[in-house]
Amino acid sequence: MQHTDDAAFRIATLTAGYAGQSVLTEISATIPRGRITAIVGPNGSGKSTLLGILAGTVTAQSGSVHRSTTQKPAFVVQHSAIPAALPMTVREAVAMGRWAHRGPWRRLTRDDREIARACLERMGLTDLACRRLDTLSGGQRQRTLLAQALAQQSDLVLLDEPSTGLDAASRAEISRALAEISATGVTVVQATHDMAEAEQADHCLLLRDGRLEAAGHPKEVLVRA
Ligand SMILES: Nc1ncnc2c1ncn2[C@@H]1O[C@H](COP(=O)(O)OP(=O)(O)OP(=O)(O)O)[C@@H](O)[C@H]1O
Repeated sequence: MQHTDDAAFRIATLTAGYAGQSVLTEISATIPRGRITAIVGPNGSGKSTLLGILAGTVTAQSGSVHRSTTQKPAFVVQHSAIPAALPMTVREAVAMGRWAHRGPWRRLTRDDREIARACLERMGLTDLACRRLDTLSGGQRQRTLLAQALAQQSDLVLLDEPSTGLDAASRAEISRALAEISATGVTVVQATHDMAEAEQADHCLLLRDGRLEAAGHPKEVLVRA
């Protein structure tokens, strides 16, 4: 049965890329369910592309990807990818997480609003709820994106470099939040350049030039990074 599988993903000889050009080459890897996995590697090694495969936004050219999580993944893109002047409040941005369940044109229910409120609180954003995104610090914006992902209540959360550009205090907050999410049984996968963050993960994949160079416990993998 699917939900007894201890792997969230089983990837076998995956080759993938863009417009006929391969970025990932013959990757075989397992991503554990209900744990935190860090994807590390130099710039351009294919971390975001692999996240795209897990999110379903990039398609395999060959090989296979088997996913045992059942819900639409919550994907936290790099916060620098969010337009700075988006005319939206923190509360509205977090409530958008419920669109995965309602669609953007349907009214949110009382339950949706309560879930969004709880996620704001969980990420320490209640006092900032009425602030526009373009008035936030990088750390506050990243917490907002994470709260939006939490509001989706997915069993799979994917994050592209959530700590990049943040100070030590904000990085620690994001790290604590990911540990909390994972403790509730959610599978968390993050691409990261932050070796301290990767060390905290349960599992680690090291990419180099689109190939999987090492996989396993961060202590064993990161010495090769
Ligand atoms: N949408 C795209 N179309 C075409 N090529 C792309 C696209 N996205 C990424 N690439 C290319 O794929 C390769 C791997 O990029 P990817 O973003 O997956 O690496 P990364 O390890 O996440 O890099 P970084 O650490 O710089 O974010 C790069 O050569 C990049 O130029």
